[in-house]
Amino acid sequence: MLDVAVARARILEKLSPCGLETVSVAHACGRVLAAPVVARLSNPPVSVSSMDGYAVRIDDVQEGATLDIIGEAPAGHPSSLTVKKGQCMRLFTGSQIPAGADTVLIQENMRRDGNAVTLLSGGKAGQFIRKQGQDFQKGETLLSAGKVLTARDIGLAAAAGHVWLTVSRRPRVGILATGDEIVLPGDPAQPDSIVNSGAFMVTAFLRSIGAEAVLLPVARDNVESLSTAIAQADHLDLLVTIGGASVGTYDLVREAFKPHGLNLDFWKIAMRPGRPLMSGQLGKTPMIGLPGNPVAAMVCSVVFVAAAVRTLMGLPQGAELETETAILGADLKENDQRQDFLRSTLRSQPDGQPPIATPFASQDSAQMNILAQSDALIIRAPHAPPQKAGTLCRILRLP
Ligand SMILES: Nc1nc2c(c(=O)[nH]1)N[C@H]1C(S)=C(S)[C@@H](COP(=O)(O)OP(=O)(O)OC[C@H]3O[C@@H](n4cnc5c(N)ncnc54)[C@H](O)[C@@H]3O)O[C@H]1N2
Ligand code: MOO
Repeated sequence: MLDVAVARARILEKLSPCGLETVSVAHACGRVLAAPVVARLSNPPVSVSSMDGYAVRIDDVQEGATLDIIGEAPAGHPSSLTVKKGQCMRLFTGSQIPAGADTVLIQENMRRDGNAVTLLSGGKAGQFIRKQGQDFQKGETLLSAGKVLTARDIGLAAAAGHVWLTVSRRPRVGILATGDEIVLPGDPAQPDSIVNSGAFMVTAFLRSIGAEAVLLPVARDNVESLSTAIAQADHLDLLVTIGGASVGTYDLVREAFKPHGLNLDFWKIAMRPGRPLMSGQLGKTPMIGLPGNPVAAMVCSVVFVAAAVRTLMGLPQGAELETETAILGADLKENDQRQDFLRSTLRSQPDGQPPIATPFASQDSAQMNILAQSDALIIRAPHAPPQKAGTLCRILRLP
């Protein structure tokens, strides 16, 4: 059975980013930037006042001095007049600083009398002026390719004059659940029906990380139904199946996909939950076959499918998982040959100490309630010796 990191590397090495598209800046949040954002203008484009008040010359600033008001320049309405000795101009927050002026005095420190103001205090040269280009200059590179865009980045790109951004295309991922017992939530159910929680969960998760994830119709446990379902794969960047991966008589995914060009790279890995994981190519489309047990399907999605989706989005991923240190909250027995991913709660601790990770007593891979209550997976190496509560362990936080 394949090691988890080797399986991850084998999945990732066959994938390449699925292309670029141009989207409006308003719709680019969460997308992966594919070309640098270079400022098309400076911010602020001209020097502006940061307060409501008067533009003055510092040489005239002296408590008790009186200055003539030569005009008013609201924001967006610059004045062509020049402020000369003994003069000032009425300004507001965001107003362009008129020629001749080098300082702004706030109106609270002045007394207006018709067309003149008396200064009630002094001031510092250059105060309350936002200099041209103080935030950024035209031509400056503001955002680098490969960045996942935040709402703040959208604001920055918009401020820099960008209407459109080039981003990685969202990978189209089809999620195909299989099984005669599988029904949709709310469907008329037989006593032994199982609701398609696996596909709903995996679809929701992959959407949350940026994929265009599509829930495909459920395929039944026969070669005809599975073969029909495969027709969808042509339009996908990645096909994810759920169930039918194991060794039972009705676990038919491999058999049904073979005549349609399935090139299986591996099947079965040393992982719990997730042993019957499959990876390969269906014609030109990469395929990952998840185990039917929904907890195993989700854990494998977190460990493998998310990395595949991110690679398709142009975010390079390594073979190793990004884990954290935690303190074990319960004794653990010796592990067998499969790398274990134990559903656990996390309790944070004061003073920067690692959180305490306590595994649930039941680790059955069909228990959705425990999965939903879990904060993280404790990762145990194959053949790890028994481990005592209070010692350090590695965890992977659950999304
Ligand atoms: N003799 C062996 N039996 C099993 C082995 C094995 O190595 N030898 N492996 C076990 C492991 S580990 C897993 S995991 C499961 C995976 O089997 P399949 O991928 O073939 O999955 P199914 O048999 O189709 O279903 C398993 C289980 O999960 C339920 N299921 C399936 N799809 C969904 C879904 N979309 N949403 C919710 N639940 C789903 C299904 O009803 C079954 O109860 O095999 C073990 N057996
Ligand atoms: O993947 Mo299975 O759920 O290991 O039990």
